Amino acid sequence: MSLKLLWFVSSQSNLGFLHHGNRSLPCPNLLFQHRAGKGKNQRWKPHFCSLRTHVPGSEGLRRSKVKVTVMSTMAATSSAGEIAMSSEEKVYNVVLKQAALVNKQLRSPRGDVVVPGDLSLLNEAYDRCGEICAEYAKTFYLGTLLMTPERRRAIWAIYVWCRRTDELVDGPNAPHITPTALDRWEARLEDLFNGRPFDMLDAALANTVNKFPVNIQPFKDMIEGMRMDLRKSRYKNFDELYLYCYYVAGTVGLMSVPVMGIAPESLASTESVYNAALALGIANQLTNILRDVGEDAQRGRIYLPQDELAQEGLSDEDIFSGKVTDKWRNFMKKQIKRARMLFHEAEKGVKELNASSRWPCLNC
Ligand SMILES: CC(C)=CCC/C(C)=C/CC/C(C)=C/CC/C(C)=C/[C@@H]1[C@@H](COP(=O)(O)OP(=O)(O)O)[C@]1(C)CC/C=C(\C)CC/C=C(\C)CCC=C(C)C
Repeated sequence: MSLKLLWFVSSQSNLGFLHHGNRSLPCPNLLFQHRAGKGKNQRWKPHFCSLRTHVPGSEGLRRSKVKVTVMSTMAATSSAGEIAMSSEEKVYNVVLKQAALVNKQLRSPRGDVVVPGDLSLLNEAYDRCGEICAEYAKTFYLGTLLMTPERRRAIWAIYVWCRRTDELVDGPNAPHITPTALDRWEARLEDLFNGRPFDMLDAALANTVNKFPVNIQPFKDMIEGMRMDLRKSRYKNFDELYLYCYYVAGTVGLMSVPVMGIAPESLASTESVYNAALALGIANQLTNILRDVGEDAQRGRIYLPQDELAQEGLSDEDIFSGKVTDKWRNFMKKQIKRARMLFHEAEKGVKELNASSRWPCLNC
């Protein structure tokens, strides 16, 4: 995996940029254990736990009892004694559900593929997805050529849906996008999952989700991430940022694994592979955030955890000024360590994938 996290901090005006890479550290939050403030009714508890979790539906397929390391360092307990889940725990629950679903569908596969319209139209739709993919992400596209034709087409269809979703809030029409428009996009997503695609690109994805055990949840969650982007421009702490990163990028990993497939010889649990996929998405998004600090600031957005900025004595004004100071360097070093740690987590999962699917991940 060419995951080198080199960072160059210019001594001039810009805040620096980086490439991603691998270096292992114990866990993202171990680096950042402080929470901004304790709510009146909340008690924060250290939560470095390892759970043994039974995943329903996974019996007899892969190891069903898996050791789950909850990456969150803290869980909140309200005065009523209810445990408030951290974002990492919430997301991990999605991972467990996904993994159980994949295992269930592997045991009882869906019926024959329903081809919407005629076959040549469907082929055309997939080809168009490939073209779009090649246009937006050349290296990644070349990597997909190493996959089996069926898998490659499916990944293209997923890529195109993700790209279109991202364009809604990041593309030329972004200023006109409202929560209602996102609701309509979500309704359209549900339609395609129910075999009623709106256009040819949706038809390719409809065919993909029929062939592979892909669940709608990560797709819906990505749209939720776009909603979050519309209403939020600051993240109080890493917990909030983690959820955002899951929505917009961790979801990509969860969508892709059912298509890429786990190697038949792999002894890893399905959950651990999904966890690695999640880590790759989140690591990529954190890297993008660190790379784009200046660009985001120009749009009035700061995706960095506010409590961690404050701990280094940095304010929004420092970010907007774009000056590289020792405080900034210290802050960035910690953020980079966290991203590296997640890349390291992801790396472990790549070798568990079907052999032909490994290379494209290295180009992510
Ligand atoms: C086989 C394979 C590699 C599949 C993934 C392909 C895929 C479906 C990509 C979709 C990417 C996309 C368009 C997402 C929309 C939201 C978005 C823009 C997220 C950011 C991507 C960075 O893209 P880029 O820098 O080009 O974006 P901008 O120019 O800044 O708009 C993200 C950072 C998310 C990317 C997420 C991944 C690369 C995660 C991929 C994880 C896997 C494929 C799982 C691998 C499995 C294991 C076990 C490790």
